[in-house]
Amino acid sequence: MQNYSLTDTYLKPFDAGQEIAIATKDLKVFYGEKEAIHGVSLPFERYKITALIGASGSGKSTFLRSLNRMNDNIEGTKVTGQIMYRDLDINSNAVDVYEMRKHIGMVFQRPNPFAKSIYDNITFAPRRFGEKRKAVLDELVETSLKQAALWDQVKDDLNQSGLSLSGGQQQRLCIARAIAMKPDILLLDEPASALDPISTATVEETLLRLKDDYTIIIVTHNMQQAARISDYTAFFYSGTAIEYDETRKIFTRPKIKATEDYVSGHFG
Ligand SMILES: Nc1ncnc2c1ncn2[C@@H]1O[C@H](COP(=O)(O)OP(=O)(O)OP(=O)(O)O)[C@@H](O)[C@H]1O
Repeated sequence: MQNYSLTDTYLKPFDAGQEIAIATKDLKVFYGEKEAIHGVSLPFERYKITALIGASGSGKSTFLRSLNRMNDNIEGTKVTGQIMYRDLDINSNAVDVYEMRKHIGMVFQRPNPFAKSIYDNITFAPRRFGEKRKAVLDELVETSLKQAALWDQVKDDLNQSGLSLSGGQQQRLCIARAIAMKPDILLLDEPASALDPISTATVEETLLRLKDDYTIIIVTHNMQQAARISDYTAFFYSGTAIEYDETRKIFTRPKIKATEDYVSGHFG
């Protein structure tokens, strides 16, 4: 495989008028001695979908997981630099990570509903954070399932186990569970990679509708998916964000050779 320069980069500058939901500044992630992310500075515009693309091992998931401090759970991992969210550096030790994750939710690659009813999957976290009123919880279940485009299929039996749903429905349940906490930002790590094409299409439609209310950052290996649903794309190469631009530019006239080769299928 050809080696590309890590200094030959293009990161689209944002205008003063664009609202940034979250931004990293010189973010580095270390697994033990190994530096896996080399000082990435990226802003993410509010109410847009940004896709993170790049070959296996380029650091997309590591970067994504850092955004709501999921790497804290991996022993020996150190994250330096800043993650600015509402004028607060959420990478600081002073931040209450559980509170922060109410604002920045995550959906993983494999659908992972709890072995509980659909209703309990969605109300689990809100109840843990103290919400006990049945009417409020009922309303939350209905709106979250509607936003995740699952309500019509499950409304007649909310007591059935989340595990009894199809893979695509389970993933939409996980999205509903994440949005029940009313986060600002939704992080998704290859949410459709374990799904068939029809379920993938419904998840994509769901995400497109959700961006009216949420800022979405999604890791995907699927170039068509990135092109279909994202407004911006960041191309990762060897732990660095090499190019970051509007998706249509990344896919039609990227500025960097490594990006061009990757999106045209010449490497990775
Ligand atoms: N828990 C870990 N411990 C040690 N090294 C890790 C760990 N997780 C990831 N890495 C390393 O960090 C680098 C980036 O990995 P990461 O999983 O973020 O890449 P990726 O682009 O998301 O890959 P993929 O597309 O295969 O999921 C790789 O070299 C990987 O081996």
